Amino acid sequence: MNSFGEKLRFSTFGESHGVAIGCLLDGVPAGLKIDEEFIQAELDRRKPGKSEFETARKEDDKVEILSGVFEGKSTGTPIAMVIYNTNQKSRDYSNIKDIFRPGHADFTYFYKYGIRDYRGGGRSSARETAARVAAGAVAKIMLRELGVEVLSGICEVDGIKAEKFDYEAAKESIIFALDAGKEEEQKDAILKAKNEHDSVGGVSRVLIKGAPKGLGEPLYYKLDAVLADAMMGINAVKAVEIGDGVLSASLKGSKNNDEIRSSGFVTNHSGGILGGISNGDEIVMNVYFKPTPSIFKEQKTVTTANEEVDFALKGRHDPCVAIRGTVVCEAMAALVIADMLLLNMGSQMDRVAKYYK
Ligand SMILES: Cc1cc2nc3c(=O)[nH]c(=O)nc-3n(C[C@H](O)[C@H](O)[C@H](O)COP(=O)(O)O)c2cc1C
Ligand SMILES: C=C(O[C@@H]1CC(C(=O)O)=C[C@@H](OP(=O)(O)O)[C@H]1O)C(=O)O
Repeated sequence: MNSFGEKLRFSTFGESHGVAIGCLLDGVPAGLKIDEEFIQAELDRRKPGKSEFETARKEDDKVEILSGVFEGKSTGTPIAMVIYNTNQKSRDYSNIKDIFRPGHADFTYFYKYGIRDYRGGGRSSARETAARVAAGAVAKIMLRELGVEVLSGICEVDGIKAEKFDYEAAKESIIFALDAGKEEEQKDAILKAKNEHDSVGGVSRVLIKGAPKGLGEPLYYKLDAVLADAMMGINAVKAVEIGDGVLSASLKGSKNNDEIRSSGFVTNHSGGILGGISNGDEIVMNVYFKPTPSIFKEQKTVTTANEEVDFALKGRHDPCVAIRGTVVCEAMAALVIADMLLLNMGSQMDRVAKYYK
């Protein structure tokens, strides 16, 4: 399967160490004003090499729109976008040409395809997620017209949890803009792991504001199932919680139920979804990222010939992938919600907009 979505279908192409990466987004209604600066700004939030908390690989991630937009508006035809790689030649992969990095996809890609692309992570590298962010930015533009907003921020790093969460601040600086009290501890944990040639995991909290009631199919295209699929499809994501998620299994029904008043739900343990359908409340998810697999400590592994070796990796790697991964979560969530809106309401922007008046 090479595309995602029912009405708003998208797929991506390219490799981290090839010429370019990009996406093809089909199903965008005609007449949508495409704000190219916004698409670039979204890519800038995710691009690598901005700080000591990220990989040292420097890429500008300048996006070029190849089709589907005329005089600033979508034409209703497929939107193709390309981002050229400029810093793809990593010498540091030469020493792992025939070696599988523990925790990365080298092992499984080799046994599935029988090919070891020695240039680097290739298609399994999260560089591909830049193309998702470009597609997600168009979805966000569509959602903006309909009063829906997708926000996120990092709520946990290396087990250190933020106690309060400020999405508006997180918009400006997705990293640690959540809890002044915990911010320094979280930053220190990343830098400490980095100095020790190790890595840490983290959790992104995603908020979807303004989604109407009724999104999601009751049985086989449930909103929570599709969101979970979209999040789990992001590199290094190992779990997704909707609303209270795991915690709800240990709550009594009387604590877990969201009581209903004429003005709406009193609480939001459900995370805005009941029976696979949005209930009009905020949609809330926690997305759990594992620690970066590529670390510089000595590790045990095998070669493509299954010989045991000890090796220490070099290269340019994120010490905590959740930091940039949170932008990818937003993009994927925006694509799902935009798809669900189109699925429920038809394909023309004006019809979609009128429905919610
Ligand atoms: C934004 C982002 C950046 C990432 N950066 C790196 C990295 O620098 N080095 C690395 O080994 N893995 C990185 N990863 C994770 C790997 O791509 C991922 O772990 C790998 O493809 C194996 O897939 P899995 O962890 O989903 O099983 C990153 C993930 C994301 C979302
Ligand atoms: C280049 C990016 O991130 C990369 C994601 C990644 C991985 O294994 O996922 C490995 C590293 O790079 P490379 O592919 O050169 O080994 C990161 O720098 C990017 O996000 O644009």
